[in-house]
Amino acid sequence: MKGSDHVKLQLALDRLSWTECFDVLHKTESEIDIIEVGTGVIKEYGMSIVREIRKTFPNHRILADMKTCDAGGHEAKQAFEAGADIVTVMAFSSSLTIQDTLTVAQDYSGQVMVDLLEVEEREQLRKLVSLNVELVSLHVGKDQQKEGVFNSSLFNLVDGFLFKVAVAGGINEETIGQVTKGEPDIVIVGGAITKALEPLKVAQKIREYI
Ligand SMILES: O=C(CO)[C@H](O)[C@H](O)COP(=O)(O)O
Repeated sequence: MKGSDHVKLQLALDRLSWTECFDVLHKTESEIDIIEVGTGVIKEYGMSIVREIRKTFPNHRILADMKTCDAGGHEAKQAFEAGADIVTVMAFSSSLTIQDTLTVAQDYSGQVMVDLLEVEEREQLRKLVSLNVELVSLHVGKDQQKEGVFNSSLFNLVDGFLFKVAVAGGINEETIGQVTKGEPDIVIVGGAITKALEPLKVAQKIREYI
């Protein structure tokens, strides 16, 4: 795991079996700062896989991509109890859900990443400011990626706000150059690494840019 003063590389484990998750983590752990246990993986294996990743990779930060949109406190507690350091909650959730998630995160000295999937109005970001949200993710969803992956114009949404910003959505070796122009704090990469024949080489190449 790298130090704390650089852009973080978050590896998203999505659409993988239990064994495939651990295989790719063992291959790439030296290049990865944050391990994301993807929503689909969580739906398949629950908190057991978060616990096992915590045990196997004690020095990495773990994000549980809960994509919570209700019962914020309860779901955050589940993930933090299992060993996650960061949980995700959807920006379109009610303020109460986001607030409860933040409160539980504080109890566990954890962090909350608010997922901006499908958010287009800056007004919604002002709501997040009023809730003292610190970390958001600009995210082009899997389905939406059929029409286009992450591009730098998405940074306009958060321009002028003081959030820490993560970026996600089909980022790969070709697009990483323009993604870093927006100076994100966290770059999230899934399929480009996990589905590569040589995941370590791809992770290293992406790391060179960030
Ligand atoms: O949250 C996600 C999907 O909802 C993924 O983690 C994110 O999109 C990164 O994966 P990929 O690089 O394969 O798009």
